[in-house]
Amino acid sequence: MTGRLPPLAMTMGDPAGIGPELALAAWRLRKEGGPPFFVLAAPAHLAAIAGRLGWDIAIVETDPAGAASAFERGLPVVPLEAAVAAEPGRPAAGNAAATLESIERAVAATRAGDARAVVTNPIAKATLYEAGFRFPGHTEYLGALAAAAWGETVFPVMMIWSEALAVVPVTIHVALAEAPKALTRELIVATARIVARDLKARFGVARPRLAVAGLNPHAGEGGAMGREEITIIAPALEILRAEGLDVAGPLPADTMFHAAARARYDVALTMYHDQGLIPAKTLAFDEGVNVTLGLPFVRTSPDHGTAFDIAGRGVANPTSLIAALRLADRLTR
Ligand SMILES: NC(=O)C1=CN([C@@H]2O[C@H](COP(=O)(O)OP(=O)(O)OC[C@H]3O[C@@H](n4cnc5c(N)ncnc54)[C@H](O)[C@@H]3O)[C@@H](O)[C@H]2O)C=CC1
Ligand SMILES: NCC(=O)COP(=O)(O)O
Repeated sequence: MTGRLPPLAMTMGDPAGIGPELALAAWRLRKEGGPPFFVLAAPAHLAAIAGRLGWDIAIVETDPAGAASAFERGLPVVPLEAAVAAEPGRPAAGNAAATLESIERAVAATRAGDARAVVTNPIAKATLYEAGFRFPGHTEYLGALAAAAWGETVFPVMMIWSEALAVVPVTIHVALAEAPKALTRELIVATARIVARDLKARFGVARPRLAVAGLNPHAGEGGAMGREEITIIAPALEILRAEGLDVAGPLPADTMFHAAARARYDVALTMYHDQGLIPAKTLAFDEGVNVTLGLPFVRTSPDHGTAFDIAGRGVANPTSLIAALRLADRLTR
């Protein structure tokens, strides 16, 4: 079945991070059932990383159309036009053009039908900002690329998914002090609609159960510890319930992630990034997958970042990247 489907398009991520060695490691572990993929990267850079680690891996330069047949011979690499000059653990803004080209071409390959889905390796946001990148992260950038390529309005939603827990941060890459200001009834409603739609359409959950966190301690304690639950979150949930969605909340965030609580919902919507990502990464750091909902294509990613502190040593755990490949495979069948 897999042989007849296009491969997955994997991005390079920050070339000074662990992305390149994880791509090599995922290929080495391909016999464990991972789907075929190609990497949009600099072949010489991947060959240098493989050599440094003493991994005997053929780097096969190819175009996306030739990647599936090349996969058994070696790691298929679609060369980038922008130059890459990277030393593991030393991020440089000079590699931003190649990092972004890799993402853009992965989306283009998916749009063209040469790839089934996009699997991204981690980028260092601060390094890209230094080079002038104006999107907070992949999630927002992929939304913009998709809107341009597909010619439709796109509302990208971040979900960190594992068998243990799925969480969606309603506000994403904003400073903690800005999150309450960014939180609106409309944002919660729009996010929940996308989550319910994609859990049904892509994950096959017939009637998704959404649990929505409050913002404040004890979900505001009736207004004594904050009023956003009363003025913003509860009214949003009323709108969603009137549309027939199964929505619980606003729930005190500190008691909604223990095992018995998790059994009562399919996904937790949290009001800010760390409210959801801390439990998600604590429960399943190695298996967690970052999935962007709301796109016209499937995008997955490991849940971790560039890990510059261990890059180039061959000790980075590829499990989350492999989980991202497997989930992209599952969601595109
Ligand atoms: N999807 C993406 O592109 C993401 C990118 N980032 C970026 O990554 C950069 C570094 O972020 P940090 O907060 O330091 O998080 P990080 O996930 O890169 O590292 C946190 C800790 O976990 C360890 N770690 C991470 N992945 C590992 C793996 N596969 N195997 C073994 N150990 C691993 C690291 O060595 C480090 O000690 C930031 O610039 C951030 O923007 C962070 C999260 C996601
Ligand atoms: N903490 C998750 C994260 O920052 C990933 O963001 P993105 O680059 O996938 O948008």
